[in-house]
Amino acid sequence: MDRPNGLMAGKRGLVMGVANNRSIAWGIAKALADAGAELALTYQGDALKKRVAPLAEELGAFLAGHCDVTDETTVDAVFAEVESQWGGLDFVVHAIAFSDKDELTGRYVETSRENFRKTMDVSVYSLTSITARAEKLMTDGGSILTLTYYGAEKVMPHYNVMGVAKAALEASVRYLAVDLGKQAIRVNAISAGPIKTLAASGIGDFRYILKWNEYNAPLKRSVTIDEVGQSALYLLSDMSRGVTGEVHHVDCGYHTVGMKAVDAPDISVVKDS
Ligand SMILES: NC(=O)c1ccc[n+]([C@@H]2O[C@H](COP(=O)([O-])OP(=O)(O)OC[C@H]3O[C@@H](n4cnc5c(N)ncnc54)[C@H](O)[C@@H]3O)[C@@H](O)[C@H]2O)c1
Repeated sequence: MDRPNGLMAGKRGLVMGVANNRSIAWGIAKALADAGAELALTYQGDALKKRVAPLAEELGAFLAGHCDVTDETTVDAVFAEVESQWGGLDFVVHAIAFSDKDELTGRYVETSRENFRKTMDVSVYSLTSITARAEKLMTDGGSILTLTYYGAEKVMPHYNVMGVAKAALEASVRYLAVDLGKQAIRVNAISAGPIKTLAASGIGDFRYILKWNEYNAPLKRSVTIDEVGQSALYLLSDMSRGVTGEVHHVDCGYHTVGMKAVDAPDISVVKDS
């Protein structure tokens, strides 16, 4: 594959959260590989391995194994594999979240204890558990990046417990940035605008949310996984070496807007087909 700018030449990193070629993690992995990084990818279970293996091959990446973040033995195995292949690590992408889709609709107040725990475990604690392992391999500094959403800051329809989880994730970014700063390990987040992915399809009325963003974001469109990938490249490379604890919005500017644009049409909920 062509390596146009070599910004990441000599850097090795683990990308966690590719499910298919629509995943945000895939957009990030492509941008990193294009910039000359060596990559390792994880997958969640055999069903996704079938999709992730050819994608890894496309980028010349190796598969670091199955990872279910609720099973710490799988997380340990992935980091052991990375250590045995590379001996060290320069960056990690954490693009992992989960909540029961039955609770990503209707009222937040009806969130069950079980799904609250599961959502927090998979979508929030996993960043801390992965960072703790990455720290040991980042002997020469490093950069860790996670993915969040504006629903952490403002109430979004149906985002519910995932919004609460993303708020906790963004707070984790700040605490981890302080813990790891002395070792020149940086921890940041990209707050991406809505993108149609497997995870997003679980959110109620997602097409409506996407349309609303397209009509009302300053750039009058929604963001792509390739654009998130380019911004991730900045945060994972030495270009951002003075940046940590940051939540960077890559959302076509939607977070700056206070109300519906006067020229945006009034739209009603469009049901997913
Ligand atoms: N799509 C959007 O609109 C959007 C916007 C902002 C932020 N995000 C965030 O981006 C990240 C990536 O999501 P995506 O939209 O690319 O969807 P996706 O479905 O492509 O990726 C989600 C990934 O999470 C992984 N995952 C879920 N539970 C896991 C577990 N227990 N152990 C290990 N991995 C697990 C899945 O295997 C999958 O690879 C998520 O954190 C999501 O919240 C998405």
